[in-house]
This record gives sequence, C-alpha cells and structure tokens, in this order.
Amino acid sequence: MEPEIFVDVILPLPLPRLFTYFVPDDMQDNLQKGMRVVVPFGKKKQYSGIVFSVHQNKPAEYETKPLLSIIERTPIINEKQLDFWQWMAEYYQCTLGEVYKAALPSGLKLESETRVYYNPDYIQSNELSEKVEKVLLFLSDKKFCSVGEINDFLKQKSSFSLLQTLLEEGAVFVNERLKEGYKARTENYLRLGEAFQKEEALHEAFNALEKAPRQLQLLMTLLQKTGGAGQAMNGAGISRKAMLEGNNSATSPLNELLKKGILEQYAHEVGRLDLANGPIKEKSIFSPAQAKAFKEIESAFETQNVVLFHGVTSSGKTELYIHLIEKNIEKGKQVLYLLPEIALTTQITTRLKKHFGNKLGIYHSKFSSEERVEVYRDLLENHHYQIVLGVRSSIFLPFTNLGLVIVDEEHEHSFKQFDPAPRYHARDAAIMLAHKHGAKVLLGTATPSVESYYNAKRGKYGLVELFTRFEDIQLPRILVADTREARRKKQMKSHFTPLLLEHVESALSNNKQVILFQNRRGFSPFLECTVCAWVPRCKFCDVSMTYHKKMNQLVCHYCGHTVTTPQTCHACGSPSLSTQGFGTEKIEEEIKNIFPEVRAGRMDLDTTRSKKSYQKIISDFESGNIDVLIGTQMVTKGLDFDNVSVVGILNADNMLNIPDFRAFERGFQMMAQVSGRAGRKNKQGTVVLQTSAPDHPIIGYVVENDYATMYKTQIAERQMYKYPPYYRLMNLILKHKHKPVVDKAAEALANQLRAILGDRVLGPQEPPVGRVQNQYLTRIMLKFEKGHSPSHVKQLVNDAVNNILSRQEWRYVTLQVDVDPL
Ligand SMILES: Nc1ncnc2c1ncn2[C@@H]1O[C@H](COP(=O)(O)OP(=O)(O)OP(=O)(O)O)[C@@H](O)[C@H]1O
Ligand SMILES: [Zn+2]
Repeated sequence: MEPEIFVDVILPLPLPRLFTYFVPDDMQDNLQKGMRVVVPFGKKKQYSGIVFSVHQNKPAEYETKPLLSIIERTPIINEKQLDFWQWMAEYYQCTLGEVYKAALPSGLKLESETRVYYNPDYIQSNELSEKVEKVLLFLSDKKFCSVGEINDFLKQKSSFSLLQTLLEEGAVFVNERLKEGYKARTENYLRLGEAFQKEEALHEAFNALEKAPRQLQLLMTLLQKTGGAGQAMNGAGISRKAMLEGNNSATSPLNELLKKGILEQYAHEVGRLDLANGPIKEKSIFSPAQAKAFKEIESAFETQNVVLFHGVTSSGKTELYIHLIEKNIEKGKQVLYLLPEIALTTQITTRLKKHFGNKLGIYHSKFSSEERVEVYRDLLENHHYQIVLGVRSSIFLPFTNLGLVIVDEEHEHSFKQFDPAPRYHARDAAIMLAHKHGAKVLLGTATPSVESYYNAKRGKYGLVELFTRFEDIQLPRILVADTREARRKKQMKSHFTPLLLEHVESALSNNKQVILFQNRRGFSPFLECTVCAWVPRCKFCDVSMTYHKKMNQLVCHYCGHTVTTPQTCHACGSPSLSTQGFGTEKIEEEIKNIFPEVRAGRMDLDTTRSKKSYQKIISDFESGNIDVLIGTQMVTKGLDFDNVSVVGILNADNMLNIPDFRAFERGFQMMAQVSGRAGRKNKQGTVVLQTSAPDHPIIGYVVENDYATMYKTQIAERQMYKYPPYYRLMNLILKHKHKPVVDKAAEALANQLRAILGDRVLGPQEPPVGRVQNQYLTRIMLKFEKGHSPSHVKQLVNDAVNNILSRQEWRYVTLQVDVDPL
C-alpha cells in the first residue's frame, strides 16, 4: 500500500501551530513546499494556505481533513522566504500565519469570505471558458460577492483557481474597491469605425450628422484629439475618458455614434506599472570625495556584510547607490532598495527609472493589490525586475538571487511595523534577509541611528563617512529664533518669530522656495506656561511629563512617577498653564493670512491619502507652482529640491519634550534632516529654528551639525540607564475592555515574570494613550542583557503568559508582544 501523505499548512490566522491536512491521491504528484492550497477550516470556511512541509506523519490527536485543491502548479513561496518567515515568527514572537498575512498581497490570499469585485472597466481580450464567463456575468450583475457565494453559485467546493484566472485577466478585484489611480491593463478607447476610415465615408458622416450637433461635436473632438482627420483615418484613437471629459451628458450621443458604426470602441493596452522605456541615462561622474567614499564602500564590503554609509545631506548618496545597483545588475544580481515611506518613493522612482528603465519594479501599499501581485509574480516567474524599490513590506517579495539591499534613511522609525503583528523592523529584517541570500546591505543616512552607529563603531558593521555636500556647497547656516524671548517682547505673529518671517519674506521676494516643518506627531499634549514656557518635567527622569486630563495628573512614562496637575507655573508662578500644540493645517492658514499672495501647499497624512497625491504635491513644488511647502516629518528627509533657500522649523520643543529615551536622538535627526532640504543647489541655504530652549544641547548639535557629540552623549545615557543598544527591550501590551481586568492580569503577569527575571521586568504601566478602540492598555517592559537568547526568553514569557491568561477571569485579555519596540 502507498504511504499516506500529509501536509502542514500555514493559514492566515494567528494560530500557534500549523494545521495538518491529508493529501488525496490525485494531488500527491508534484505537491511541494511553498505551494498554495485550498483547505477547509472549521465548519464552513475555506482558506488558501501555504504548504510548509510534506510528510508521512499522521497526527495522533485529530482526524485530518483532506486538501480541497492545489491552486497552482509551482510554489509561490520559495525556500528562502519560508526560512525568512520562520526567523521572523521566532524573533518577533508571532505566528507563521501572521507572517503569511503580512507577506502576501491580498490578491494572493483568498478566503471564502474574500470579497470579489467586478471591474466595470474590464474589456475581454482573451477567450474565457464557459464557466468563467458564467461567473463573470453573475458578478457583473451583483457588482461584488464573496468567494463562498461563487462556490454556491457554481455548486462546487472551491473556485479559487477560477478566480485566479479572473484576477489575472483584470476582470475582478479582491478585497478592495477600485482605488484612485488604478490603471487597468486595458482602457476603453474610441476610434473611427473601419468603414469610416475613408475620406468620402467620413464626409458623408459629417453630412448625416448635421441635425445631431452633439454627435457632431464628439466626432470633432475625436479628430481634434487624435491630431487631425488624417490620423483618425489611420485608426488613431483616444480614450473614452478623454472624449467625455467635461461633457457628462455625452454618453447617449456617443452611444448613437457607436450604434451607427461611425465610432468603435476597443481595448487599448496600457502598461499597469507604467514601464518607462525611455533612453537610459548615463551614470553621473563622481566628485573626488564621492569617488573616495565609493571605493571605501566597495572595499568595506570585501570583509563586511553590512556597511553604514554616513553621508551628510545632499552629499550624493543616492548617486552612489545608483552606481552600486548597476554593478549588481551587471553581475546578474537582484537589488532591493528600501525606503521608509511612500512619500519618498516618488522622487527616487523618477531618478532610478532614468537609469534602470523597466528593470525597476515598485512595491508599496498605495498600489492596488493587483499591481502588487504583478510585481510579486514577475519576481517569481519572469524576472524582468532586477531592482525593486519599496517600503517595508517589500522584504517579503520572492527574491531568488539578491545581491544587495540598500536601506535608505536607515534611522527612520517608520521602518518598524507596529500593528498588526509581525511587529518587525524592516531594516533589521532586511539584514537577516540579505544574510540568507549571501547579499550585502548598505545602510545609508545623514543621521545614523544610535544603534547602527554603535554597531559600526565597534566593528560589527563597516563605516564609510562623507562629510561634504556635492559641489562643495556649504551645509545650511542655522539660526536659532528664541520664541520665549519673542513672546515676551510681544513680537510673535501667531506661531512665527520675526526672524523666521523675515527669511521667508526675503526668500519669496527672490523667487526662492520655503519649507516649513511642524511635527504634529505626538498624541499627548503637554502643559506649558504661557508666560515663561516652563514645561513640567519628571523629578526622577530627564523627560517631560505627560498630561493625563481625565486623571488630572502628570505621569512620567519611564518611572511611573505621577503628580497632580499643578495650578501654577513652578518657574514663574503664573497661573496660566495651557495645553500646547498646533499642526500643519494651522500653519498653512496662517501663512496664507500673512502672505496673501503666496501659493502654499501642505504635505501630511491628511493630504496624501491617494497614490497620486504625493506625486502631485512634489511635482507642484518642483515646478514652482507652490512657493511654501508645509509638512510633517514627511518633508524632512530624502527629498531633493533645487530651489529651496529657507527652511523653517516651527517648534523644536515638541520634538525634545517627548517622554522617550530616544527623543533627543529623534529630534536631532529630524532637525538635521529637514535642514538638509535647504540650499542643495547653487548656494548655501538658511534654516530658522524656533525654540523656547535655545540653550538645549541638542539644538547646539544641530546648529553645529555635530552628529558625533550628539552620539556620544546619547550612547552614554543608553549605557547608564540600560537602554538599547546595550540592552534589548521587549514590550508586553495587554488589552481588555475593562480597566480593572487588564490591570489585575498585568499585575499578575508582571509578578510571575519578576519571580524569574527580577528587575528586568518594569511596570505594568499605562502607556501614554491608555485606551485605544475601547480597549484599556497596559504595558510591561522587559529589559535584557544583550547576551540573552531571544528564544530562551520567548519560552519563559510564553509559559508565564499561558499560565496567567488562561485563567477564567482573564481569558479575554489580549496580549501583544513587541520585540525591539521603538
Ligand atoms: N556626481 C554627481 N553628479 C551630478 N549630480 C550629482 C552628483 N552627486 C549628487 N548630485 C546631485 O546632487 C543632489 C543631491 O544628491 P542626493 O540627492 O543623491 O543626496 P543625498 O546624499 O541622497 O541627500 P539626502 O540624504 O539629503 O537625501 C541631487 O540633485 C543629485 O542629483
Ligand atoms: Zn512659568
């Protein structure tokens, strides 16, 4: 008798263990690890899962169910990915199912509840089977339905593979509605009907339409937009959209024209990923300083796998990356170029495309699921893309032959995923990914993270530094504007000091542009004395205290120290304490009030919801349609504008008063980065930095552009107070809808952990935002010496968690584990 075959399957669910299924005889041939299969789960559900292993060990504890089908003939996850997933689940303490959910674009993760949407713009170009046509008809009627409903409609167990066909055809979408900016593979176009592509026939048509002015108008539009009758008679067409633009009532005359055969509609191919095939730009020629840095990077890579490239703003790091990428592509290797945020991809895409044309693939969440699937599939099957530019999730792409990973702006916190699990840091994960491929990693930034610089200094990473800007333009001069003094002298105009306004004005009158930066991050408003700008700080820690309104208390999030809200200022005695804070939107309004002529633009989360909005704002600024760009941290780094002469930092204080041991490092990075947007071409720029604490050491380091001293002070504090990179942190966040429940559970868990781990356990403590989505939160922080093995710790934590949270009264307390929290 043939042995029975089983598979362990990864399901997109937070299950601690993999599920084992039985493989029916007819599916046994060619079943491999990494393939997608359809499995039943629970009473009614179906999922597409990933085969993790194929074996002959029949599980003893439960009766196995059979696989329903295999979705495709080849694995969709390669061995290196599976390996990487395992590492991630282990290190970041989550399940493989959670990694699977994060790793695949939604178009590749079908579930019976997955919603399928009909694409109204779809034009059929390939022959479809009868069954597929039937489903399409069903869907076009209903607009959308679930996969389960399609199963019912077809009276079959699973329709995933049929759906796969429809997805590939572009006829349907899953899970998300059409997104703005989505480009169908084909677009509806209009041209002259074949019979009318002749002079006399066209003439006749004109005559015949004399009494139908609206149809005539449309015909004229076609001739105009295609560039004349000659072109139109050669079969040139225009998009239906262009035809109807600004003419909403034209559908019925258009239909008439179509009926008469004067016009015909056809499917025009448009590249979904907009593959530029333009001339490939030559690489730039290095300055001597760049050439030296480039050599150093190459020689560092001879002995090191990871190199930190610390180059001041506008030193031309991106140009060096381009040379490195080219060398890798020449060797037939793939390159991953990681950026922390989508805001940055726009400009870098343009720069890379000039050099690499359609070898460049782009991958981020502002692309529709279908577009992401296309990149994914290309890497898997076709290998057109040799370089992928993407944000953090692109570390999950199916690379086969990675040679280099560039982590640009490596210091950025947005590389860390917070919710949902896996809570990974894309930079750190990329280093592991590269390791699995034997690839090199270049961490590039003008302001290295303390962790990376520490690793470089002690020789774990290579270190290459470049301290001159391209063309030896001086780094901007930084002027500090004392808001406290300006306020005292009643010189403030809303949030602007005279110094800042003066520079903005002179830049504008010289036809230069201005960037104004206001960091609105930070949910917790703090108290400030309106007279002397005193901010309450913790007695025991060097952090400001957070104002908790409901409790009427000030809390230190490091030691837990609390005080009742003071009624008067402890420095000057004034009773006028108020919560402080203003955002970019207010600044925009004020700028428009002060300079009515000025064209102001804003870039922050609120103005960049759609895929094209970044592009729009950035190109408006590049082309001079915006004079003043106001933004959050999005505008601070990576962007390269030629004509910005002045940068204003509206409020340095709120960066430095965040109760976090990384606040000073972060403040320095943000200020140095945004300063770096000034004076990149032609002439030294100016930065006006507004602060009520002009003597703050961090302000001094920013003014002097003194990264080294900033690092020295910070690393000393990290060592003294047992923070990373000397210690490893791990947060356990507990949630429940009743505060007493979560507090008691956390207390019990902390006590249990303390019995084993001693004072490595801190808290529980309510985080700055104590309630999210109606759940009360509390946090236990674990601090470990670097030597501790994470898996040993994991075991200890797991045991304690299982012990505590399995108790009846705490069953519904949920736990989030955040390893290396930021
Ligand atoms: N060798 C070169 N030849 C021509 N132009 C260059 C060269 N090096 C840099 N540049 C130009 O100088 C400007 C700044 O370079 P780039 O954007 O690469 O700096 P960067 O170090 O990445 O800056 P940041 O850290 O601020 O993002 C760009 O417009 C770039 O095209
Ligand atoms: Zn005061």
